[in-house]
Amino acid sequence: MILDLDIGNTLTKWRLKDADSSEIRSRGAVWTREEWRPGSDIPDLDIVEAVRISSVARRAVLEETVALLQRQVGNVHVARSTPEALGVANGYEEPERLGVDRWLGALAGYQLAGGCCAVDCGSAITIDFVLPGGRHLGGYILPGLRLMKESLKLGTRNVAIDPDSEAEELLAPGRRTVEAVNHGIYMAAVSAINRVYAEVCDMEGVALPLLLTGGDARVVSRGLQVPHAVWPDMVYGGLEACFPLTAAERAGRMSGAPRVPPPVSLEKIRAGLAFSMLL
Ligand SMILES: Nc1ncnc2c1ncn2[C@@H]1O[C@H](COP(=O)(O)OP(=O)(O)OP(=O)(O)O)[C@@H](O)[C@H]1O
Ligand SMILES: CC(C)(CO)[C@@H](O)C(=O)NCCC(=O)O
Ligand SMILES: [K+]
Repeated sequence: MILDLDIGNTLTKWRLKDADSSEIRSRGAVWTREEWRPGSDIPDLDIVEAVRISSVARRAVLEETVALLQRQVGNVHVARSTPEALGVANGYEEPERLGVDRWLGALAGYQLAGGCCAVDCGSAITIDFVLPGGRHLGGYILPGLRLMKESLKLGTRNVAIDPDSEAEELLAPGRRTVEAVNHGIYMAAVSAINRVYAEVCDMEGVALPLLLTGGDARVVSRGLQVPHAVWPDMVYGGLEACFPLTAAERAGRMSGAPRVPPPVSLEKIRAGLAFSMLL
């Protein structure tokens, strides 16, 4: 089995992938911490032959995790943001400072769709751009839905946005505090993504495929007007592309990669942008 770890600031996601069949056997999420208990927090390491890690947590967390895993599994791969990988040129002035989850998402998106706009709706919402040809432009970081909510001290922090709500509902004016807050932050996230996507496509003169991942991807997806695909395993896809271990991975296939709908034309994107500026 291959253990893939996506260590975030708050949550650590893991999945077990069968090295022979390339099937995902199980997955889970636990709070990020310095000490893991294999067998309860993460799977029993006896069945694991290789580990791949993306981590944006504090350095100590990664060091402890790698030390623990290396004692029991020889084969541990830790992803890093680099100036160049898999045909993509990192757009950061200091490439190693780009969050590795963003870098892996951008690599996976590029591998799947050529140029892309890769959006991660997690604790933070990150929006990254890669042009056809592989130039990563950099991106945007804004607070995620939960963080936005927690920063408002209105006694509403424990009432989360129902991930099954319809977008029309979430975009309507709220008539109670909790509704006003939930609809406000939803509007903030969705309109920022719509606007940034249109602005950058306009600026660069190219309509890019749009990909979404992260804990809030599904609900955010419902509010986006432009064609896009949700890919829950996008960061894992970057790990597969950087450290291919199975036959399918070596052939360039990433687990759970969605069918990417063709983007609308640049003319339509520009018309939408011009319209929103008139308002
Ligand atoms: N059990 C949960 N705990 C916390 N957030 C959750 C949970 N389930 C869904 N979410 C939603 O997912 C979002 C976090 O998404 P995700 O798990 O992708 O975070 P992340 O960006 O990987 O976190 P990290 O900061 O740990 O990297 C939150 O805004 C929240 O609305
Ligand atoms: C923005 C987050 C927290 C999103 O997980 C992560 O990618 C990160 O810590 N990045 C480092 C800062 C940067 O990407 O510029
Ligand atoms: K993340």
